[in-house]
Amino acid sequence: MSLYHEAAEFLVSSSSGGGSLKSRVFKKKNLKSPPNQLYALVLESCKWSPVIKEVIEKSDLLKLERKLTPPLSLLLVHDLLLAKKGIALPQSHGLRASVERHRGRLTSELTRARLRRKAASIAELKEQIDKESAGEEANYPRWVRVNAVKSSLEAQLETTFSTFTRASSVQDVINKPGKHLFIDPHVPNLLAITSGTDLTKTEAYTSGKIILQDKASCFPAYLLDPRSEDGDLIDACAAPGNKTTHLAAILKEHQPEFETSPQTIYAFEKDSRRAQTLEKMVTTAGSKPTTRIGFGQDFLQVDPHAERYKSVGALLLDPSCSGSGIVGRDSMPELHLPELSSTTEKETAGKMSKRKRKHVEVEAEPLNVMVDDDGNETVMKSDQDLEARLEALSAFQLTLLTHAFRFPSATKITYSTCSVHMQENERVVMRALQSDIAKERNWRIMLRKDQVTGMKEWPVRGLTSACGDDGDIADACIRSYKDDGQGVMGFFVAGFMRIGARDAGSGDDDEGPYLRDDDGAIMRDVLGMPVLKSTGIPVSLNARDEVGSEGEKQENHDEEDEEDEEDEEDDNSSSDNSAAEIATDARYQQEVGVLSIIEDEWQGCGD
Ligand SMILES: C[S@@+](CC[C@H](N)C(=O)[O-])C[C@H]1O[C@@H](n2cnc3c(N)ncnc32)[C@H](O)[C@@H]1O
Repeated sequence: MSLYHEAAEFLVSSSSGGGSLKSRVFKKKNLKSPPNQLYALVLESCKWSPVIKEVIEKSDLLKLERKLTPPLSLLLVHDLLLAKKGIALPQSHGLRASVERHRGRLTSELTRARLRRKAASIAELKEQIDKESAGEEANYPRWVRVNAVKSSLEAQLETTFSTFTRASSVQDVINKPGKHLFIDPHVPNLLAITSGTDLTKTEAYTSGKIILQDKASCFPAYLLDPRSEDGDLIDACAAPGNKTTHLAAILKEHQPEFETSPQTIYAFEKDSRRAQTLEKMVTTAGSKPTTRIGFGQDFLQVDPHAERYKSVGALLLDPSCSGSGIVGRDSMPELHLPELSSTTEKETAGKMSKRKRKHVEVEAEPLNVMVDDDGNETVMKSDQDLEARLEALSAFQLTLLTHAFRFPSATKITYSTCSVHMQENERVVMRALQSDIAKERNWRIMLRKDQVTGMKEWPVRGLTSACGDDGDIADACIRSYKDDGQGVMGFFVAGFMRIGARDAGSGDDDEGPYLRDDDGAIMRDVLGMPVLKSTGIPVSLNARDEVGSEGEKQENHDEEDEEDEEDEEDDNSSSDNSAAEIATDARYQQEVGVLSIIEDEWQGCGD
């Protein structure tokens, strides 16, 4: 089957709803054409369909070429008139010939269609088309996090964004013509820039100085606020690594002047293929020295009491979820198919049913398909189906969260989803707080007053009704909705704290290397230096470069890494490698920008 026949199937089935085009193309088994090429062809043809429909109808192409169906004609004319390399079929191929022999007529009709739209050139027409077809993504800026491990906001404003005009609000960035930027008032080192700006080819992007990450997706690491006294960190569900690299950047910014024990971020990822992307991202972002990746490692199989994790003071938990908050998940421009005159329509329909049915068969689409953020599709035939799916996700999320509660030295946790369903959010929080392990270890919600400034000030909070009418817990929960005017994706995050807790049974060494007072706060001397448990004296005031060269330290850490990687390989020998195709994970693709072929279209949330 040719590229065009396969594309025609997707084109027609895309208009009948259910699942995103991206997940349908990349999940389809036994495709003959390269998925990237297929996806780009269907998406582009759909975007251009209002114009091409006019061109085909006015040139009478379907009357003159009775073998062509409307979807096939749309795809072929798109490639003839707009693709750089023209129609991707051999010159002698019948389909190609049936369109190419009308090149003159079709080209003149395209010029007329362009002039009717008052576009001076095809490039100008393309701009119009891109804007009209941007769907809900047109209402969002492109969020860019400056990676403090490799650069600074100031440096990026002077280089990558030097030609951007400062806007006074996110709404101005969205609405004003031209290239604008706005420095986010809540999350440090975050910028909103005009959407549609392709940064993927800039030096800053390719070298990891900037990371495309939705604002809401920056909340969990920022809320966790890891500091040197928190010891080691865990990112329990880490790929593709936006939050892991954000944690590393925050650690770098919080690094004290004086010498402290090096901190490690343990980043676990159950899916081995995604773990490889995680590694790439961590490497590009310059966070490799501080990060140890658990390739294919299920967080639930990690023993909280293992020696290696005894200094883990803070955990970030961002598990798989329904992905209902993702922007542009199902966005597919409206399809405009050329129409046949009524007599031709009947004839062609008859022919199609006999001859072409095997090519242009439209797959029966389920009523509604939920594509979660791991790319798994679940058919939803009723509200009960949706409720059952959410309940299953909620139970899995709760298990992960209560597992995180078990780490003996942990005093801070953030839990997040990109879902807007309370079942995956407030309900998980409430159940976690009521769990035996939470009570046993004195975990409580991180109240709004205890949160970092930007999160305290963020206006959109949890649902009181879903928190048993407890206003304080609802206020502690942080939410965002796609349509709340803040220009961010739908998201949820809550923090948990364990202050003043004593961990029965795990000895004195369960809360990191420093002495703590009765409230759990780290004890410091007059200069603010934390006092070490081991010596009873404050840590040394030696500047970092007086203690030994960074090179030496790095080398030691690397050796340790190698040993640990070997251990981890052993740990993971039984890991599950049968994960869904990376390319089918919508959120995942948005996060990493995997589809370089359609980078121009890439408007993902970057989460
Ligand atoms: C929502 S994504 C994480 C996104 C990531 N935090 C980021 O910001 O880039 C969830 C990830 O958790 C992984 N995952 C799911 N269950 C897991 C488990 N039990 N242990 C480790 N990873 C898990 C999934 O494979 C998926 O890659």
